Parts: sequence; structure tokens; C-alpha cells
Amino acid sequence: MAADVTTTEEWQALRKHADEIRATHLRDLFAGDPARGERLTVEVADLYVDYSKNLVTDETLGLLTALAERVGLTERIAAMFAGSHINGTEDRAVLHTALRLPRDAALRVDGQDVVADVHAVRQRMAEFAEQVRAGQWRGHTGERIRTVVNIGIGGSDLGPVMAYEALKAYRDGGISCRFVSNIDPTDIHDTTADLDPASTLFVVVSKTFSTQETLANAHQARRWLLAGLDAGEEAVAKHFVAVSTNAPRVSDFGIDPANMFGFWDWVGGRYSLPSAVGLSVLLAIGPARFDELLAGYHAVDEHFRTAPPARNAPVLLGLLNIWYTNFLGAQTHAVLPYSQYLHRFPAYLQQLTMESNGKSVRTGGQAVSYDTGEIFWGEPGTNGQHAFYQLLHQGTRLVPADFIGFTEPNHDIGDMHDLFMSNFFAQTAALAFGRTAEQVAAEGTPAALVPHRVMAGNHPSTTIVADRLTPATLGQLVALYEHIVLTEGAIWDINPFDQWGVELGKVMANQLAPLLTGDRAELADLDSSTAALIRRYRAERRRD
Ligand SMILES: O=P(O)(O)OC[C@H]1O[C@H](O)[C@H](O)[C@@H](O)[C@@H]1O
Repeated sequence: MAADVTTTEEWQALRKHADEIRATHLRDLFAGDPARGERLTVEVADLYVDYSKNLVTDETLGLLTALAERVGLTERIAAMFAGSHINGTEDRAVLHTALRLPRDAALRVDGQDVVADVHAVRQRMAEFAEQVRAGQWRGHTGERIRTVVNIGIGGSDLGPVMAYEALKAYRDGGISCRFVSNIDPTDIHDTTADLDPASTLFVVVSKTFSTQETLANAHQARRWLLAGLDAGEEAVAKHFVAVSTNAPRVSDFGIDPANMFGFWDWVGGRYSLPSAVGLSVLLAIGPARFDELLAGYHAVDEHFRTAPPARNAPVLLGLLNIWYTNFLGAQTHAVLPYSQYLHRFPAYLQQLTMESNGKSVRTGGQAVSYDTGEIFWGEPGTNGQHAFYQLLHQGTRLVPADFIGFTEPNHDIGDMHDLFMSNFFAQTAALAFGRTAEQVAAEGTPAALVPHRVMAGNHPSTTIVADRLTPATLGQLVALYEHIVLTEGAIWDINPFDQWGVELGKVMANQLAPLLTGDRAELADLDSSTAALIRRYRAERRRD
């Protein structure tokens, strides 16, 4: 059993060192090292990562990488790539990296040729997508498919919707996508309201094919389709395909297994975008672009697998997050993409990071004695600037922030992109260096206002820049964050690949459902709050 990480000398050294850093300002760190802004950077594939505006010195980075070595991070990375069952509570390998291995790679896990399996599904997906995009696959009435509705939730929704939105500039082939996730009936109602069933294809995505929300939405979609076409069950085959690991349940639903695209239990839902779960994105952008997305992921996988910790971008960024969470007291982490196309990226990262590392039990079953799981949040710039940046600049909390931007816009209009990016560069500089009382006074500010206009600075950020938002750079960004998650999980000695905490709410919702639908009346065994709420609800719904 591994020792509690807080008892290691590396952790203790970092704790002591944190006191020194608290007394240091980024202004001094930059003044003392004119090359800092170029030195504390790392390039990974097409991403330029500048971590110089973080509250660290070379000593901090040395101590953090020593901590990583102490907990065996390098071995853990190797174990993941090799297909060891590092998801201990479910006794599973963790192999989302295998989804993006090139065709000529070799990986056998538990006796299976994983690369051959992955590429066989990719091939079927590509062929299907080409048929739909070319108008060879048509709906029941002979109409071309124009709209794809992805029905799924959690990892079966957030990855596809994020990537579809991010890659809108690469859409071709005449297919647009919509996404239904919530069991709130307004979601499917509004999403289908103006659609023509004859030209609509539903992609039902569920790893387990047992998720209440997804099944309820899929059943409603089927009713909507058959009513709209005035057709019988035979129409389903041309308008429904499934993505799942569970073939029997897919066929129970009435989808022909020939129209199912599989994946494997070694792909966690929140890591599943590069599997068949990305089918709706593939339908929108085509197989060649989808391959570029996966190649982008793979480039960062290779970097993570082979680069030494001190030059390894996901390792460095993961360790910085540990530094802020466990030594400097940060509670949250802002992610601020300067790209409107990345507007769902923070929501996607919330599941990736918080469902992965929101754990309080170590791999061996002991309770943790330290904070885990950062709280990720954010909005695209510049919208965030006019909303919550005030707190980042002058509030009392430490909020490390990731700024993500692109040199070239997807649509170049006048000087708008230059104006946009001037905000991007200005914000990280303003956060880091602020404005002193002397500077504010020298501008002629009335004395009483000076304290209000002082910007303390010293607010840390990391800047990630790529030339352009492309399928490849999107894959690189996602893989970067996936591996940051693994790095943090290794330091915290938790399993980032299970999600037992989501279960209780699901079980209880299933128990309560008959009380709301009127199939069961007895409220006596409920707590008084829940019983009163349901009594009131039922009275309003006139079920009593
Ligand atoms: O893909 P599904 O099996 O339908 O699961 C959808 C989602 O359900 C859950 O509750 C899990 O917490 C998520 O990790 C998962 O992505």
C-alpha cells in the first residue's frame, strides 16, 4: 500500500516552499529573469504552452517533478498505455489512447488485437458516413438525410456536441447535427419541432444502453418519427443507428445490430469522443477530417508517453494544478477559450475533470487527507471579461486560469480577430502584473479612488496558443486535458476512471418515479422533506 502522499518528504518540501512563493510577486519573478517568458514554455504538437505567468520558480518545478517521481507517475503512464487494468474498481484497462493509434501500430490487450478492432469500427463508420453524405443512404421515403440528431448524455453527448460546435467551420457534405441530452421533455420537443422526419437520422449513443434519459428520448424520437412518416416499425432501420458497447440492449430497442457501431469497456464515457461516439461529428466533417482529429490526439499521446516530466506538457500542467489546489489553496480553475467555436469546451472539461477526479477515496480504499478534484468553469472570451473577470482581477480568491487562443481565425473579417486577440494578450498581462498605486496615482486618479483602481496582479494563468482551431489542434487540446487528469489522479492516488458517485441519485430517481407517475401512492417511507415536496407536486399535477 502506497504511503499517504502528504507524509512524503517531497510533499513536505513543497509545503514549506509555498510560504516563500506566497511572499513573491510575478512582477519580481519576471524582473529577475528577462528570459522567463520564453523559458517557461513547452511545445507539444501544434500547441505552444506558456506557463511563465504561474506562481512558480525553477525550484517549485523541481519539487513538483520530484513529487511526480515519488508517486510513480512515469510508471502509471506506462501502465495506462500498455493496457494494465489501472481502473481497479471496475477491473478494466484504460485505453482511450488506443482509439487513436495508427493502423500499423501494435497493441494486444487481454488477448485482443486492439488496433485491428479499433480500425475495423473506424472503417465501418467512415463507409456509413460516406453513404449518408453522398445521399446513398436515404430515409424510409427516399429523402436524403440532412439532419443528424445525436441522442445521448454525459460522455455520450458532451464530447460530440463540443467537437461539432468547435469544428463548424469544417462542416461539408450538407449534414447538420443537433443534440438531445436532457430528459426534460422540452429538449427533444424543441430539437425536433422544425425537423422533417423524412430527412432526419437519429444516432442513439449510450455506452451501457441503459441510461434512463437516453432511452426515454430515443423512444420519443421513434414515436415522433413513425407518427411523422405515418409509417410502421420498418421505417426505424433507415432513421436510427446506435453507438454502444451493449449489442443485446441495442437490439431489444429495435435497432438492427448491423446499424450499431461498437466500442469497448476500456473506453470511459468521458474519454469516448474518439471512438464511435464521435459518429455525428464524423457525419458532419467527413472521414478525412475525423482522421485528422484522431491524429491530433495521437500526437499528444506520444508526447505524454515519451517526454521527460520536466518537458512534458500534460505532466507540467497537471503538477501546476496540484500546486494551486494542495499548496496555495485554490478551489476552482477557470478555462477561458478565446474562440466562440469552443463555447462548449468548458462544459466538456467539467465532465472530463470533475467526474474523473472528484473522488475522496484512494485506490487502496483509504480516505484521502487532502483536497482532490478541481472545480472547472469558464466561458469564452471576451464574453467572460464583461461578466466575471472582475473577480479574477480584484477578488479575494486564487483562481488559476487557462487562456486558449488561436493566431488565425476560422473566419477573417476586417481587423476583428486582431482586436479579439489583443484582449487575449492584455488579460493575462493585466492579471499577472496589475497596476500599482503609484501607477494609478500618476494617471491623475483622485486619491480616494486610488485603492479602488489598484490591481494587485499576481493572478496566475497559463496561455495555450495554436495557429488555428482545426480538427488536429482540437484533438491535441482534448488529449492535453485528458492527460492532465491522469497526472493529477496519480498524485492524489485516486482512480480517475470510475464514477460510483453518480449511481445513488440514479437509483433513487428510479425508486421515486412510480410515486410521481401515480403507479405507487405510498410516501410513508420517505424523509419528511422529500415526501412533502412530492405531495405538493402530485397535488399540482392533479394525481391525488
Ligand atoms: O453512455 P451512457 O452509458 O448512456 O452513459 C452516459 C453517462 O452516464 C453516467 O451517469 C456517467 O456518469 C457518465 O460517465 C456517462 O457518460
